[in-house]
Amino acid sequence: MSTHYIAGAWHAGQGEALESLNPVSQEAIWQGQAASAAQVDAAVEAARAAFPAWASRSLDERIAVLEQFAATLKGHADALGHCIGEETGKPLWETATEVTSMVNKVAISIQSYRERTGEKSGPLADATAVLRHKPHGVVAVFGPYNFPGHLPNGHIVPALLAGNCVVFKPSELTPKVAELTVKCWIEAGLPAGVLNLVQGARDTGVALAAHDGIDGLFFTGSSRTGNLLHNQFAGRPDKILALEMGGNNPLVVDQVADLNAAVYTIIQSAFISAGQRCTCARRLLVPQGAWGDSLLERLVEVAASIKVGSFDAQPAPFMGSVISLAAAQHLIKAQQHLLTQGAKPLLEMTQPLAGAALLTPGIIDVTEVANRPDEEFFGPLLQVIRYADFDAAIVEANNTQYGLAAGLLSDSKARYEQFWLQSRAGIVNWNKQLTGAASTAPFGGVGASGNHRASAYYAADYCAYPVASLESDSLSLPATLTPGVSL
Ligand SMILES: NC(=O)C1=CN([C@@H]2O[C@H](COP(=O)(O)OP(=O)(O)OC[C@H]3O[C@@H](n4cnc5c(N)ncnc54)[C@H](O)[C@@H]3O)[C@@H](O)[C@H]2O)C=CC1
Ligand SMILES: O=C(O)CCC(=O)N[C@@H](CCC(=O)O)C(=O)O
Repeated sequence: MSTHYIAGAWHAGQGEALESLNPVSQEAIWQGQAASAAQVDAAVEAARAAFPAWASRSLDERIAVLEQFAATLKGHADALGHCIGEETGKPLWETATEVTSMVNKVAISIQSYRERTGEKSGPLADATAVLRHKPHGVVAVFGPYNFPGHLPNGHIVPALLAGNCVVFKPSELTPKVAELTVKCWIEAGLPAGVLNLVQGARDTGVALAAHDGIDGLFFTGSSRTGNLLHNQFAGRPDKILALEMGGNNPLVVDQVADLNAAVYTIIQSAFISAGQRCTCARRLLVPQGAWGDSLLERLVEVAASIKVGSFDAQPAPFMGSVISLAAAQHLIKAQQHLLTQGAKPLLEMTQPLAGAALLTPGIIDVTEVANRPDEEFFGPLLQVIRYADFDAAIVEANNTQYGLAAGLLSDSKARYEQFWLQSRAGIVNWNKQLTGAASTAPFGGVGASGNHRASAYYAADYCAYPVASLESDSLSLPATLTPGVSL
């Protein structure tokens, strides 16, 4: 099967066998072979060869191709939404929003490119100072499985717009979505070699990341892999590395008037996408005492009624499956481990259908667990921590190596101001769910969540480098020569 798109043609893989499964039915929905190291070489070479022509096209010409891509995506929205659903397990109502985000990314990236990397000039005494931007060259894009369309697209669109050529290695768990996306680019008229697709797992990733022919790597994925890449890029200041990684995100609940609104916001924060968003609330900080008890009681009641099902089930579920049986089993094990360490099950996460990667929402109280692991459990498992006072809640919220998202539900503006000032995260929300960040804002974390190269609206910044020029259309002597020089 021809599954790699290199230099404008589809090729069969020469590496190990690869397949992706519907996580609920376990049916194979895509099969192929990974790209070999030689095919990764060919993809980088193709991108290198295409770069001069693509970079020298005018911005308007590149924009025209991108806008055609957005139109093509719209035309294939149903097929793409279906493909995301069957490959990731996400319900169709949610995959439709992912496709919309992909379409919208084009206009937002154009606006951001103009604003953040546009051209500026100002007069000097005898010259003009001009600021322009240039693309890096060939960049590798690594995608995660949780948003297999939208998140790689968030690197690819601004990278191409700036004039880079791309080698895209999607998650090995979502090759079909990547293939369909690349087909949309081809249909939109992207020239051969400008975007190349190499499918594969770790070995393909290692070969691409270590390739001397790339000028940069844009990564969205786990902190573990991001750290490996950061070590690998140490001592290579010539290559740009943008890392968007996970979090162990706190959501602090203060005593609020509208208990149901708090419960709804917690559910949207913790369980949307079956907990597989990097912005999901992992730790829920709840005040000790009767009000906190009643919040948890209501939360458990509502969470227990959440509909979980296959991506295309009717009526639509709120939560689909997690990405794979292995992921489901890892999450169940993590919950068991916390329970053996003294966590109390408020609502135990279960696997309702043997052999399917469906999980029900889990809520466990880990207040009494000594040495709580500061780990991201990427699924529908919410850990509750009870706090004595607001200062203690903020200390607990910051008690993590990560720093992606932090939220506060509170009727007090003064408390939000304190929370905003003292919390350490790239996203800090007040009375809003932690998930669903806007593409019109920068998106990135501090600590172990990123390397200070925010994506989304600020992706333009890592897709091009600034060139400052002093320019004059004729060469002339200055009115006054410097001392010690005579002509
Ligand atoms: N901050 C952000 O913007 C986001 C972060 N994430 C994070 O992504 C994770 C889930 O995605 P996953 O696909 O599991 O991440 P992952 O780290 O397992 O994989 C990401 C990509 O890296 C590749 N890869 C894996 N090992 C590699 C190696 N040694 N060398 C080179 N490439 C390698 C994979 O094949 C894949 O293409 C979660 O931790 C989540 O928090 C997900 C979405 C957004
Ligand atoms: O990248 C963007 O355009 C905006 C950021 C975004 O879409 N964030 C989503 C995805 C979170 C994840 O990556 O898992 C969100 O905050 O829900």
